[in-house]
Amino acid sequence: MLLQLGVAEPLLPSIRKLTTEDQLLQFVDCVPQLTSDVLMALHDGKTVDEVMEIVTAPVAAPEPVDTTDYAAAVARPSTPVTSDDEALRAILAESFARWQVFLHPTQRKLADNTYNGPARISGGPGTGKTIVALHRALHLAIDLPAGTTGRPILLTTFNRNLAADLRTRLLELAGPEHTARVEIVNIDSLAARVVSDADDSRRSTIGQEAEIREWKAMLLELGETRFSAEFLAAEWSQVILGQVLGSRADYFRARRPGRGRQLTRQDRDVVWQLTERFTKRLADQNVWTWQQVAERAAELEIARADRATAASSDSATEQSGPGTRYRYQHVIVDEAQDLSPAHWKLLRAMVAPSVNDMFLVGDTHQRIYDNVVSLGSLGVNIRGRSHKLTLSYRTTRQILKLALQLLHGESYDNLDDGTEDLAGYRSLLSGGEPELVPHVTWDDEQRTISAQVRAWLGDAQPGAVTQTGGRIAVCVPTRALAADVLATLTADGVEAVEIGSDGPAASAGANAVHVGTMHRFKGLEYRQLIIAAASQGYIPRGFLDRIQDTDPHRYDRERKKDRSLLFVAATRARDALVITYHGNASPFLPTQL
Ligand SMILES: Nc1ncnc2c1ncn2[C@@H]1O[C@H](COP(=O)(O)OP(=O)(O)OP(=O)(O)O)[C@@H](O)[C@H]1O
Repeated sequence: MLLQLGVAEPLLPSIRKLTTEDQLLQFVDCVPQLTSDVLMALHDGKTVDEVMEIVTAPVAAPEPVDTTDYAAAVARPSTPVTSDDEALRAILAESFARWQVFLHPTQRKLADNTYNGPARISGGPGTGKTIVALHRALHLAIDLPAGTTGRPILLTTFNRNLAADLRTRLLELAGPEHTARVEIVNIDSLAARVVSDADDSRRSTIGQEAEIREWKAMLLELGETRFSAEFLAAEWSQVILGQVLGSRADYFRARRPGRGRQLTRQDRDVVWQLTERFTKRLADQNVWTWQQVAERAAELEIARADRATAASSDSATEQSGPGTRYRYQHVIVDEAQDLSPAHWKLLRAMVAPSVNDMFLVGDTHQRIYDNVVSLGSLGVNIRGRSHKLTLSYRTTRQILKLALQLLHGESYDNLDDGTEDLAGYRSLLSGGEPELVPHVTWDDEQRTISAQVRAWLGDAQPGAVTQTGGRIAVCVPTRALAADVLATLTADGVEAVEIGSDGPAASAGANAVHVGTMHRFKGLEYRQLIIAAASQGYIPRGFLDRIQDTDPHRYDRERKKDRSLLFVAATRARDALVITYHGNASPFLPTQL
């Protein structure tokens, strides 16, 4: 059976000797790829028939193979035979364009499937979710009827630099003609565009920090101490705006999943009045929050969807212009774990419920914002259409093992009232062990960081940078620490740039070292990465200790976010990961690596 599945015959005696998972993992590092894929899929619990269908059949040569016909061999999906770890790593490292041609059969199937409604792909970091989303966009673009104009496919993600990156990669994969059919925009810009298309009001938007400051100022003025600014901001955004509750009566009836602290009817009355006052306060200053923009956009699109539904049952009005049609035919979402309920309402209203309407990829273990959602209750029904990717193409097994330890003891949702885990998550790449380096002071630590970066830069390795990100990066918990590291590296003669909200400066050289706070590392990848100041007091943030007793639910939530931030940071590293700290180590880190 193994031979029929494509396992290389000379390996059979060695395969018979494998009795543990560790042995298997070592073995698959140095065998032909098809043999490795077959063994891993069987180990995953797939049946022989399934392995034949999803692993072997897609790469099987239809005709008998002429082993001297090299031209034909080049045209076939390749099965590189590697003699050692280095060679395998070199293949994966140097040909990052490989994914453009050789999707894993599992990835290919998910990208090209026909789904009878919204579909969701989960999977640990580096399993190719973004790659699958890009192939999905191409697949749907190819399937559009000839002569289609405009941009009927939406590809959206959480932040601006990731949207820019998706655009670059889709162009490489799909070419300008197909890319022209795809709208690529981050979710908040999309919401802002919908609102500015419809409204004349030109309010400016404020971020979360400014919002909390406003709440604090208002509570101080009112002498109100029953609720904290943070509690009210979260209640407003997650419950009132999140569920688009339009009246006090709706709020009285609302479920408040995940909000912890119980609220009596009287409490709710107070909270409602405070949020009304707050909304007015912002309006008077001619500002609003991103959450309000998303909510307004959702309202506008829901009204448009209603017009579209009415128009489709009345063919006379169907001709009456773009405002009576759904905005998109297909919606694809990357980083789905971080979208808010209002975002989902907006997206749901932008596409008619139909075959292949929505395709979502994301990993709830990487959620670093507050948005816990239940997609079913927001009209996005993914039940029966959820699939998981388990093979990491980015991270070595050694890094992956450490990353999984960081999540120990926490549980995660599946975006839909159920739970999710990373069972089966694995990597075929093997490399050095991650390092954990203690220091007494931040100054000492910076010296280590600079020395490590210079050692890496001095390596004679081929200089390829990763496709999304760069070669070397230093990731820190706060902007002040980032400024320190930038100054130290620059003083030591290293070209270093900060990762801003649009990513690293475009003018930076290919070998520039990227420095940024952990939030900026979402979706990026680096060959060598340092996570610095992984100390108690930074990860999790020190102020959490103060709310542990007074607001235990918020404490748990914030701590979980910080844990995910560290997980996201650790899984950006491809070949090498060094974690440094001063004082006491973060409690999320294992005591020994
Ligand atoms: N089939 C493949 N063959 C080779 N490389 C691949 C393949 N699929 C993905 N990759 C590579 O693996 C890396 C991770 O892929 P991608 O960014 O899509 O993962 P992801 O699941 O979205 O990760 P994250 O959740 O951490 O953002 C990328 O460098 C990508 O090019």
